[in-house]
Amino acid sequence: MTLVGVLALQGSFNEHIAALRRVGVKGVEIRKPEQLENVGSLIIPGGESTTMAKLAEYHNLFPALREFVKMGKPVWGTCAGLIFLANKATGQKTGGQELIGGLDCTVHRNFFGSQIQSFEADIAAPELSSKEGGPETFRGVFIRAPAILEVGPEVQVLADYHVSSNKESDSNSADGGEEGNTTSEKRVIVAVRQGNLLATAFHPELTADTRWHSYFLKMIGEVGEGSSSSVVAVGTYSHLNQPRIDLPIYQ
Ligand SMILES: NC(=O)CC[C@H](N)C(=O)O
Repeated sequence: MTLVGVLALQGSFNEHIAALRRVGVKGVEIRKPEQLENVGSLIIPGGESTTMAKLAEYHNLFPALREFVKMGKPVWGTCAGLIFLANKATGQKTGGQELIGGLDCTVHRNFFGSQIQSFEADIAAPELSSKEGGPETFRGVFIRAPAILEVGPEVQVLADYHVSSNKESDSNSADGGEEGNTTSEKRVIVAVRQGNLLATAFHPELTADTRWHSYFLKMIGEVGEGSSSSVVAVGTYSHLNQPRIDLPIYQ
């Protein structure tokens, strides 16, 4: 059976392990550098990125995590995990936080604001639905969510989100930057792929829709080093046309 590592320092690692189980794959909790040798791919879950960074530092995980990314092993960062993978992050707490890096993008750590600005939205992701089937949109769960402001030439944008103009002016003032344009239309990026790296600003693991997990498993099959190429997403998506199951999903 294919093993996918799930960084289990803090945050929604149990929910990712449950989602992997739903697509027939075993998630392995990773807390120590040497445990990374047992897996060919890794999910870095959402959580509190500064706390996660401090715990990763305490367990001396950063050198091994950077090596894992550099070796071309598939890594998927969700929310705080996206921040970890970014080469550059803005909106950080005073003193900043250590990043793994590797993803050629600039991410705003709390672009959409604090916990009370958390939201859900139906997001279009043509690449996801063309690869995994199911509806053209997926339900994005954004919790104190980051957003990607800039990407490099190798980064493929998989999904973006239209920001209402007042949100943009808030995020600029939060940045201490110039006043936001209250009239301009703006879209921020919320899902990207760069070779062996996948990053999403939302939490698929908190929904019943396993297509992002299946998409990542296909990536493992395509690029994963030392991972089984027979990884195939299983199951159908007929249940997606059912009434949406209320969150949270802990199965
Ligand atoms: N749901 C999340 O992972 C939120 C992450 C949050 N923006 C942080 O940096 O801590």
